[in-house]
Amino acid sequence: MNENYSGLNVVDYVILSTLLLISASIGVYYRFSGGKQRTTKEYLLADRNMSFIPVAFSLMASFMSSITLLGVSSENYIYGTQFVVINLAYIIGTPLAAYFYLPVFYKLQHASVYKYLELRFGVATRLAASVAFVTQMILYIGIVLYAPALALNAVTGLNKIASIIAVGLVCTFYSTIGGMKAILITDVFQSVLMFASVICVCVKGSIDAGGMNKVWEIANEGGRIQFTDLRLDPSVRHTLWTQLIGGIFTFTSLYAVNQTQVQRLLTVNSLRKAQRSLWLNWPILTALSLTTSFAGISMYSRYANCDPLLEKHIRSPDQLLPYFVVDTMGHLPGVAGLFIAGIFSGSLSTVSSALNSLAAVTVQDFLVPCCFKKTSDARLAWVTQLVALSYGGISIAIAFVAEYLGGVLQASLTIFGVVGGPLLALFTIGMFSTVVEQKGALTGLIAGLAFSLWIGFGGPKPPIPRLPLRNDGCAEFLNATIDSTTEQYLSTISPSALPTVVMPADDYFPLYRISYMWYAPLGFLLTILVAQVVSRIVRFNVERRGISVQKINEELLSPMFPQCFRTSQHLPDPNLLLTPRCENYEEKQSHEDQTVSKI
Ligand SMILES: O=C(O)CCCC[C@@H]1SC[C@@H]2NC(=O)N[C@@H]21
Repeated sequence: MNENYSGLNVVDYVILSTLLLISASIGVYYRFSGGKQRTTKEYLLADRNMSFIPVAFSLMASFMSSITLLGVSSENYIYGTQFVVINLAYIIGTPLAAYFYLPVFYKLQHASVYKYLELRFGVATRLAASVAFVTQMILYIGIVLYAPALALNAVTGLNKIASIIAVGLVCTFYSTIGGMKAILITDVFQSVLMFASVICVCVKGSIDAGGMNKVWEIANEGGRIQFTDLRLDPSVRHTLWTQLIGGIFTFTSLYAVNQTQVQRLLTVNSLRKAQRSLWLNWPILTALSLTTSFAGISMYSRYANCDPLLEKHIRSPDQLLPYFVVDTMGHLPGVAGLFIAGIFSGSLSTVSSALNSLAAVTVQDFLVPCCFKKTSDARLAWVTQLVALSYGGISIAIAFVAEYLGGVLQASLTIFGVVGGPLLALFTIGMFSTVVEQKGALTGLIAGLAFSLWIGFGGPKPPIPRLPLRNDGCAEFLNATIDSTTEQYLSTISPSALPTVVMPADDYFPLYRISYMWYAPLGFLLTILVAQVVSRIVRFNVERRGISVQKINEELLSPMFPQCFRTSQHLPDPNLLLTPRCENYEEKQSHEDQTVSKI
């Protein structure tokens, strides 16, 4: 540890306060400009007149948080670069989201994606899916708030409780008062800070190592450079297959059918612009992911012979990035502050987006149907803000109980996979099957969720084999004398948190050995299988009794679902109300103004 580093100083705190102040001010600005957040259309969908560029940034920032910055850098350091291949899956997933799923939601134009499920599979399925989404997002934002607070506290001394409360309160404040417009604009500004903080690490790491080539060379010598592990063994944590196949399911569940992202895509006024946002999201997301991965191997190039985990200077891999910053740049005034601002930005952008989408789902799926059917839109906008505020409080509370996490990256991808796989399956069978009906869909969802929750959170799980770490070069590398301030930070450090094998891998229950990257595909497949089987049984019984089969509105099917697979019985159902086909918001504005309760 840098012996000149004596904790955060005034400049660092000024930089951090500036970030929080600017974010809060953007919220205040949107509170008092435009329509002043008096309608649900403005509050949840930014009046549907956003440009596709901030939406693209926001798509990236909503699911790339401090977890990516801390977790992806340490992933590359500890396990190597195989993880990076997931970004290739994301480019395959982009057209799937843009052309297979998005057109259906775009036609529907409802603030909650789960309205689709009600139209296709009934109210019970809609509610079950909404509950799964709310649970998934609350757990996720708990990690997003807690993880950076823990890592930064251990390394920089930043107060854990203060950072959870500061980030939690500020994003609750600006998302509650400024609505979707404030969230989209702050996301752009916060994305820039996220880039700035990892670029600093890459530049410093490369300069110290003697160039980017040297970083690569050292990482290669340490066995960190690996992109094509072709093993088919499903228990291997990251292979080309887990990253490509698992990555496609993860991306599609997040970007094609997740409320947070679909809601963003509805803030532009045409389907074409929404598709453009999705395409632009990919290079932004990949650039941040690759830069963060390179930051990971840059750190490795510094500690290849003297690892701070082995030396017990830090106790978890997620602390590597802040440790590197403090160690190499801690003496430069403001650098730690700028870095923490980048990490906080990752949390602010994700939590604010999540709060708004949770409010949308809660109001549209639960409160409107039960208690606010006849409420005016202005009042509903007010209720939605109260709900967003409440979720802010809940997320801060969850952050305090998110003690047991494991690696933050794997923890959040596990949550995404376990809930996202079955939810993606539900939308997929809705849009690409004319066979599945209500009972089958609901049973499939419950079975898929139960199965993936079981394999995802059941245990014991075998320890994860990691690449070798070395500390034989510490004598010449580190000053063994730790000054008193540093000692204060290290006093809580326990023995290495890295896993040790407690029993042979084969002795673990086979399903618990499966790589977490397979949870989404497995949950997806099981949901579809159960839904198909149950629906066919139901259908058989119904037809046997001479009752006609329920018809499906063609507008609920994906435009990419080939006509030849649509059976002739499934003709448009005039009883199901959908907004008219429209590419342009203006064309349908008058219609929507009359259907206040739909958004
Ligand atoms: O950052 C988060 O809040 C959650 C983790 C998201 C990880 C995904 S994996 C593909 C993409 N590339 C990254 O580097 N991170 C995201």
